[in-house]
Amino acid sequence: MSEAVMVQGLRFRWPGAAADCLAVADFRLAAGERVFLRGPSGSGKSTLLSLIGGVLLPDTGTVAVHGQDLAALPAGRRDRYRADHVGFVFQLFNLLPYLSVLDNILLPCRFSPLRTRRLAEAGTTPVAEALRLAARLDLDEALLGRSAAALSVGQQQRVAAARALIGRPALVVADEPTSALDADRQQAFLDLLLGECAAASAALLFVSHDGRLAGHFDRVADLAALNRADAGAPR
Ligand SMILES: Nc1ncnc2c1ncn2[C@@H]1O[C@H](COP(=O)(O)OP(=O)(O)OP(=O)(O)O)[C@@H](O)[C@H]1O
Repeated sequence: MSEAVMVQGLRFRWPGAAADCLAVADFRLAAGERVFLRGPSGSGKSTLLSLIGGVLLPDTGTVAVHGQDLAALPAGRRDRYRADHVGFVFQLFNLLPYLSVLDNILLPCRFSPLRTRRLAEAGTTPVAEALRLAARLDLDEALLGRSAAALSVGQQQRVAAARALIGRPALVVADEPTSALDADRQQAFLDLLLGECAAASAALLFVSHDGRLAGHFDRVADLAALNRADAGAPR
C-alpha cells in the first residue's frame, strides 16, 4: 500500500512574503499511521496541511498523497483526488449552515463517487453510514434534520468528524479540532476519531497545541524541528 503522505524537498513561500514559510526535507506518514503534529503558533502547521490537501502547491519539491504527486494533477482532478482520499476536520469546522446535519455529513459522497463506491463495496450506503457515524459520535438522530447552524460547538465538531470519515478516505487531516472543547470532551472526541480511523485503516495527521494529547498517537512530529525555512537555504 502507498504511503499516506510523502513530502520531499518542499519549499513554500506565501505570495508577497519576504521569506519562505516552509522548507521541509522529508516528512512521511505510513498507511494507517496516526501522527500528532505540533509546533508553535505561526510555525506553518496549517500551511503544511493545505499543501498536503493540495489546496496550495509547493514552489519546489513534492507532496504526494497515497502515492499521487498532487502538483502533477490539473486543478479539477486535484480537487477530485482530495475529495476521494482526504477527509478534513477544520479548526472552525466549516459546516454549511444552509444544509441539514445529515446533508453536511453526506457532502463528501456528493463530490466523490469513489467514496460512495467504497461504501457499496463494504455493503452499505452513504445514508446508512452517515447514521452509523452519527450514532457512533453520539449525535442524536433527532439532530440530523436540523440546520447545522443550530448546533452547539461540540455537536458541530462531531458532525465535522463524521463528514471527514464518511466513505473511508485513506487520510484524515485534523487542524486543532479539539481547541474549543473542555478536557473531558477533548478526550472523548479524540478516542472516537482514533477509533474510526483505525477501523477504516485511515492515516491520521492531527495538529494541536495541546501536548497532553500526544501520547495517544503512534508518533509525534515537531514542525519546529522539521522546518528549515529559517536556516536561509537558497531557493
Ligand atoms: N493566507 C495567507 N497569506 C499569507 N501568509 C499567510 C497566510 N496564511 C498563513 N500565512 C503565514 O504563514 C505563516 C504560518 O501560518 P500557519 O497558519 O500555517 O501557522 P500555524 O502553525 O498553523 O499557526 P497556528 O498554530 O497559530 O494556527 C505565518 O507567518 C502566517 O502569517
